[in-house]
Amino acid sequence: MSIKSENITWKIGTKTVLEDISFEARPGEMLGLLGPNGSGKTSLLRLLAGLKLPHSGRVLLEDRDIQKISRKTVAQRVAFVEQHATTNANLKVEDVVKLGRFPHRSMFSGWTKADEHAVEEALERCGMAAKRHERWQHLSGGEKQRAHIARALAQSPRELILDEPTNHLDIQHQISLLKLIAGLPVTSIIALHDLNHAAMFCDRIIVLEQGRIAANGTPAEILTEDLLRCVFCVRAHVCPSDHHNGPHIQFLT
Ligand SMILES: Nc1ncnc2c1ncn2[C@@H]1O[C@H](COP(=O)(O)OP(=O)(O)OP(=O)(O)O)[C@@H](O)[C@H]1O
Repeated sequence: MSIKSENITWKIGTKTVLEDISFEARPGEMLGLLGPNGSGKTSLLRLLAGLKLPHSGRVLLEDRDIQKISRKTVAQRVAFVEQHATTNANLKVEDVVKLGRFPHRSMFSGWTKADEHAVEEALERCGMAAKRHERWQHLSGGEKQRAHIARALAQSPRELILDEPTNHLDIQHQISLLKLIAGLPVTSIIALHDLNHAAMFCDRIIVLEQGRIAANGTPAEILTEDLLRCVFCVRAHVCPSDHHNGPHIQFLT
């Protein structure tokens, strides 16, 4: 087990946003989190990253309650890229990516070769090496998104949590990002809206509906015509893909 959600319930005021959520992300797998708008994906990811406290239940990181682990230790292994991540200061791209090394440094340690290597690799992997000296404010939305993901990779995480990371990206960068994440030796939990992308890249999928888990399984088990109709309110034809192991969804009018 890598990250586990154990009977999590989370409320805002009297509204129950997440109810009795239990699942586990296995080491090394890419776990897709799907669900209609407002179903609770972002809320769940923030709880998994330890940024919010559940009203009941708990998040376990390798069998330990995340709330009982120091923030620094959590930050050394869990990286979270939020949906609307921003960087206010007018930093250069490489300075933003270097921030990912912060949890690994102490007051006394200088900038090490390991830090340099992690930053270089992250910039390369996200296709941002050529933009390393650009000012943050001068980047396009998609480039900012890739720089944030590079910062998360520079953190050398074992668990990578991403909230709709393909927003703002053109199709080439959407595919290359998902391919990159699928190939990383990390456990990833990734909220996505594109169901065909989830089918192509995710090892398993969890579907949220009104704050509850509606389905949990492999893409082929989960992405059925019935589920698409009942949870997403769309008609679709689903068949095995000729090009990958998952299903292919064709939406019908
Ligand atoms: N700070 C808040 N105050 C009030 N309601 C909130 C707050 N944050 C989330 N909610 C509500 O909780 C529910 C779940 O929101 P959440 O953002 O987790 O959904 P989501 O599945 O990520 O949605 P989307 O696909 O639109 O990004 C929604 O009904 C939302 O209105």
